[in-house]
Amino acid sequence: MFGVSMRTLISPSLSPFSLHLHHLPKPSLFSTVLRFSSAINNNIKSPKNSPRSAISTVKSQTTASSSSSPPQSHPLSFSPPGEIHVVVGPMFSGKTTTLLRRILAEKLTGKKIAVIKSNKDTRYCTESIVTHDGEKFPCWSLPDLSSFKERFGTDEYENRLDVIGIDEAQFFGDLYEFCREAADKEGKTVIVAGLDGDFMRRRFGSVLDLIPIADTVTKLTSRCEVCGKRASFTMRKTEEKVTELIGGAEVYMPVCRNHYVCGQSVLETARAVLDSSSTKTHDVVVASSL
Ligand SMILES: Nc1ncnc2c1ncn2[C@@H]1O[C@H](COP(=O)(O)OP(=O)(O)O)[C@@H](O)[C@H]1O
Ligand SMILES: Cc1cn([C@H]2C[C@H](O)[C@@H](COP(=O)(O)O)O2)c(=O)[nH]c1=O
Ligand SMILES: [Zn+2]
Repeated sequence: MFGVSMRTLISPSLSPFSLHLHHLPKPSLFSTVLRFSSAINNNIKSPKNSPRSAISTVKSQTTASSSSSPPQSHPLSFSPPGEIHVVVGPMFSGKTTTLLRRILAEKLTGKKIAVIKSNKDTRYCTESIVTHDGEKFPCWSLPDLSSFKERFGTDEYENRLDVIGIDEAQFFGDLYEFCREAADKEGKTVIVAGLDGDFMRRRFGSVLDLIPIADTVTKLTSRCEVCGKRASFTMRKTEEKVTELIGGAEVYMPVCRNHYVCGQSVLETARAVLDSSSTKTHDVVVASSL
């Protein structure tokens, strides 16, 4: 990764709860529900006959019975909060390298981690995520994310897994649902790396849909292969027009805005010339066959 610039578009901020509650003149349904929920979670001791003591009782009954049967989740209790961190950028901007660094940092703090990549990407190795510099880390290579929990082991997933890394996120159709469920309901930290845009600078898969539900969003840049300036876009060097086309430096290159725009017009002109010359050739062939 070189010349990488990180721009955090959304940074962790104050809890919206504290902001909203501050302005509420009298207890609202929202603040009441919030108090109930935090009482459940914290098992706060309150005076008898208050709503809190009733909730404490519910909690302690649940806890008491948990020695013989699995704990029942209370309808108002929140799961431990998870997080979603999104890392985007053009090809060769260091997305996989960043994902790897963050995953290893989490592992060093004792967290249980797992990395998933799309099985569509068969470039270097199917069993590992591999950076363009050759760094590797073992991963689950899957067709979709919904099958992960079962493959990983439901008990292991629910009770022991802390952090999930997802590489080549643009290829997963169920990305949004998986990340929302994992962070909101299952308390997982999800680190997502993927292309924000394709070679035409169109949104790619559902990576951008994660922004409203993400805690942080980082856009990385590479270096323009033509002029060496900061590169935010990926240019396809070949004629193929399909959105999904697996490849590396033989097919794609990182470019700056200027060279993306120039390159597109150069490519369009070249295609127009090729098209017209093939039409002429075709005309000649037809004419000569008459
Ligand atoms: N053609 C290239 N242009 C730019 N960087 C390249 C190229 N080929 C290899 N690299 C290397 O790729 C590294 C980034 O790799 P990686 O983390 O896999 O990026 P990404 O996942 O964003 O594609 C850069 O630090 C650079 O050393
Ligand atoms: C721009 C673009 C890329 N792809 C493919 C090419 C690669 O296989 C991956 C991106 O890998 P990286 O880790 O970001 O280097 O996506 C594609 O299918 N379509 C595109 O437009
Ligand atoms: Zn350039």
